[in-house]
Amino acid sequence: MIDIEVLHRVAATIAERKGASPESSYVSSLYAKGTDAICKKVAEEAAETIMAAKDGERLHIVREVTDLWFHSLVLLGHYGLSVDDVLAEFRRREGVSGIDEKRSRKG
Ligand SMILES: N=c1c2ncn([C@@H]3O[C@H](COP(=O)(O)OP(=O)(O)OP(=O)(O)O)[C@@H](O)[C@H]3O)c2ncn1[C@@H]1O[C@H](COP(=O)(O)O)[C@@H](O)[C@H]1O
Repeated sequence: MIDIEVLHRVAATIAERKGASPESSYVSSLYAKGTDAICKKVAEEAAETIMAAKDGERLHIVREVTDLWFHSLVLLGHYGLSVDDVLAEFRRREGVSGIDEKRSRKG
């Protein structure tokens, strides 16, 4: 299994890009464009993930999900949130059946 540390390293690089020049860094260029541009990229990558899933090509799916995760990391960074915030939420939900959780919301 590949270590999840790669997500932390990429997130750290993304955080460093806040002060960098938009001409030299894709992440900085997204930060410079702001919330709408970042959200648009997340939506685009989600749509591309769906199209890859419909193709059913494994490598295509992996590449599009990677693009989606990457742009989600940029979105988290934009709001000063971290990979650990998301991992903590996964941990909080661990073992809680989605069906039970949905039922509890309906009261
Ligand atoms: N993991 C990624 C990564 N994945 C995808 N991309 C870029 O995301 C961009 C958008 O992807 P698209 O498939 O939509 O490509 P596109 O159609 O050319 O993009 P647009 O013109 O629509 O923006 C492309 O330019 C990709 O190269 C990434 N850019 C950067 N990273 C990581 O972020 C770090 C910092 O990057 P920079 O800020 O560019 O230094 C890098 O060292 C990497 O670790």
